[in-house]
Amino acid sequence: MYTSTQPIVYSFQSTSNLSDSLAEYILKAQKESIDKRGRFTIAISGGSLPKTLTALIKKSGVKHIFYADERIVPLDHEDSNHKLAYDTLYSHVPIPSDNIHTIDLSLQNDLEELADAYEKELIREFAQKDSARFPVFDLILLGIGPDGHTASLFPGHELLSENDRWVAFIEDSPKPPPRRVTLTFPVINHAARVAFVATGVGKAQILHDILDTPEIGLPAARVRPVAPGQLVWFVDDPASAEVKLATSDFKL
Ligand SMILES: O=C1O[C@H](COP(=O)(O)O)[C@@H](O)[C@H](O)[C@H]1O
Repeated sequence: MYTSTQPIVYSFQSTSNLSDSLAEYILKAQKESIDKRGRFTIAISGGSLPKTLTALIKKSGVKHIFYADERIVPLDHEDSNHKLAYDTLYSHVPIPSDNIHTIDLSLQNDLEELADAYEKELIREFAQKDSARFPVFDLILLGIGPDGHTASLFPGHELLSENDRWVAFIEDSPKPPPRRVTLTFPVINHAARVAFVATGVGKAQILHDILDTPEIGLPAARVRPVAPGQLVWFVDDPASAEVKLATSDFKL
């Protein structure tokens, strides 16, 4: 069983304040990782999250980007998490394309093979430096859906109990598109830092359920990094309106 880490919740008046502080947080994590081991490896989500990364455009580029989850659609399709990140971030900052680790869509007819190939990509990034059972991302950025899902880990789905694979596939996602790949909980929970981002009043009720009643076991509430991993929430005031758990002032 994992040692749980209590989340730190930062709530901001505006999404632009949130975005600026998130950029500072990411760049500090990047500096610390590069100082320590010469590399920074991050996984990002899709949905509304990439829009909150725009403050990074003014700063230096981030390195080695994987996806916390990806939808099985062409990389230039409106539903692609890669396209969302490309449009909002990569098209504005110099990031070498070799550092952006997309899924291999030539394998899209066999999702098991596609997930295996993405897992091998992770093994290439992590295994030489780290013989641990699971990779240790320097930072994983997650969003939440109004049903409490995170990455492509949905409430009540069998993938919630996947304890072995690093990357899993799903062909019956309740949220379209149905075919996806996702990092699994053991990978997410071994990250050095996990930061959730949630904005807007539409996330208020589910944020309350996740943070104030984690025992319900919604997917996002199962994210509890193994010590000394850090769990941080970047939310705006409309999203945190129903949350009883104390929020903190943002500081690096
Ligand atoms: O389908 C997905 O949904 C979640 C949440 O998306 P949001 O638009 O409500 O922020 C997202 O984090 C995940 O990456 C995505 O594939």
